[in-house]
Amino acid sequence: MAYLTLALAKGRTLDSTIELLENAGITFPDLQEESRKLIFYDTEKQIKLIAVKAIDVPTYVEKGAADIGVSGKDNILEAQPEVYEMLDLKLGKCKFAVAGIKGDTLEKNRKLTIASKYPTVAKKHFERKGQPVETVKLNGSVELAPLIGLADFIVDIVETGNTIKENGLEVVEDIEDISTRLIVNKASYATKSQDINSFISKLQSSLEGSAI
Ligand SMILES: Nc1ncnc2c1ncn2[C@@H]1O[C@H](COP(=O)(O)OP(=O)(O)OP(=O)(O)O)[C@@H](O)[C@H]1O
Ligand SMILES: O=P(O)(O)OC[C@H]1O[C@H](OP(=O)(O)OP(=O)(O)O)[C@H](O)[C@@H]1O
Repeated sequence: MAYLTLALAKGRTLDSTIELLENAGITFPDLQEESRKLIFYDTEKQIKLIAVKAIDVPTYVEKGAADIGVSGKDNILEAQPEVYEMLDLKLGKCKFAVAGIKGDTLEKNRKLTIASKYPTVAKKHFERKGQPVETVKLNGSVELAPLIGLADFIVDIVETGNTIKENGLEVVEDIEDISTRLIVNKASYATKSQDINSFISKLQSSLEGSAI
């Protein structure tokens, strides 16, 4: 069996994903959070782990640089990659929402400006409601935008709600729930389906085990 390459983000979902893999009998002995290494191996199970930025997981899997990836649904919805979404790992739970300054309402009679790290998600959400919008792409601290007049509202991830609350914002509508998903390169699934299916069933058992 050739090595399967797994793309994993070294961010907030790393620990819980590693725990899921370990419960599935997949371990990367030298993977420590503080390590600057980017490639790790489970030589027994013949899996190579590449440590990437969360936002890039869909790219690595779509381009075939990784056979499998663990990615937040947010980054999948934004990138719209040509991949198979095989499993909901039920980690990193949060939601996409529209938020604005407390008391502001989503006016219909003018073109709103929406700031987001996810402009494609934002555009699609408002287009579905028949309300095209202008978007401003930001890469973080998105909550600032309505406070300084850069945008009317934001589309962003909400987990606990603390960030919007501490900045005088409030959710005006939910968009959709987000969690971490297992995605697979389409060509890899055709050529390595036995190994990939074996990997997926190990994860499924690990998930069912954690559900108990
Ligand atoms: N509060 C949150 N903020 C951002 N992502 C969250 C949050 N809660 C859960 N997630 C999930 O965790 C995934 C990984 O987030 P992570 O923080 O590792 O990277 P990021 O915030 O997307 O980018 P960066 O590396 O710039 O921090 C996200 O894609 C999302 O699915
Ligand atoms: O509902 P909460 O629990 O407050 O979490 C939501 C916040 O977390 C994320 O920010 P992140 O920490 O990734 O920093 P960023 O703003 O630089 O993306 C997201 O962009 C929100 O700002």
